[in-house]
Amino acid sequence: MLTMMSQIRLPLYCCYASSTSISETHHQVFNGNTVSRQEIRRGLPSKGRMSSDTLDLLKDCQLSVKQVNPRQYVAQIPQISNLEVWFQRPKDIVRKLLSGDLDLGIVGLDVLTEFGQGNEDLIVVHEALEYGDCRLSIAIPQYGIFENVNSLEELAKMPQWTEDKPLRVATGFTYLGPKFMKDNGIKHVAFSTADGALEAAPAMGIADAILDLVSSGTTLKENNLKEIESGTVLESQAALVASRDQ
Ligand SMILES: Nc1ncnc2c1ncn2[C@@H]1O[C@H](COP(=O)(O)OP(=O)(O)OP(=O)(O)O)[C@@H](O)[C@H]1O
Ligand SMILES: O=P(O)(O)OC[C@H]1O[C@H](OP(=O)(O)OP(=O)(O)O)[C@H](O)[C@@H]1O
Repeated sequence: MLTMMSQIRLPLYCCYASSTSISETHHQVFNGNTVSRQEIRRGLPSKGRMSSDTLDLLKDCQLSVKQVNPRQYVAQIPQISNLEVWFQRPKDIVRKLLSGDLDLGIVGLDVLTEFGQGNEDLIVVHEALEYGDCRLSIAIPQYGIFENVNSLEELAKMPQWTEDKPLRVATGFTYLGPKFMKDNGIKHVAFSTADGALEAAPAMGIADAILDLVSSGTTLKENNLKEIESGTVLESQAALVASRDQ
């Protein structure tokens, strides 16, 4: 299980982050050797949906990130000495927290759970930063053999799925998808993966179902897909995560 410190509320986090200097030694492993550094490294999403909301949150905390230009991936927060900001893709923030190359990061709980895989070296300092809300859900077509299927149980009980012809699920969540099916005792499932626009997979005949992020539900609706009862794997929003000092 990831360690949670949910009792820490946002204003406290802002106060902590506003301290003017941080001077502990941090360690990372490089080529088998432990390397020490004095700076605290914070990873922020370099692009995508979370990026501007993350900068807005820091600005609300009176912490303005000084980035010379958008293609430069390192920045400073002038109010805090010894702090480096590194812009990275969310999944890479989690990987670098695990390796100790970052000390703090802001990512969605979905990415944290998928790539952190329950590692205890990841400490959730604040799990509800109140943006980036979405859920990871199974969705199936509204039509055809799925017309009267409205729950995970009904989906699992469909006679169509056999060892030779399993339920085909397209997802980018290749750790959480199989885990969820296994935890729910659902057999005869085969996963395929793609990087985006997964909602097209059932209509293209590539998959029977998808497991993807849903927020407003518009993308599912526009592609004639529906969520099902007990088909939500997790609820997500932006979280502040720390790497356990190694
Ligand atoms: N529809 C959505 N509504 C709200 N938040 C979302 C939505 N889709 C994704 N998110 C959140 O934003 C995060 C980043 O999503 P985004 O699609 O921008 O990723 P990305 O930076 O393009 O990542 P990738 O490396 O997969 O390309 C997700 O991990 C999730 O926490
Ligand atoms: O419920 P909604 O508000 O419609 O949002 C859901 C969509 O948002 C995300 O995709 P994104 O826009 O990041 O594009 P992608 O499919 O190319 O990753 C997600 O993967 C869904 O496709």
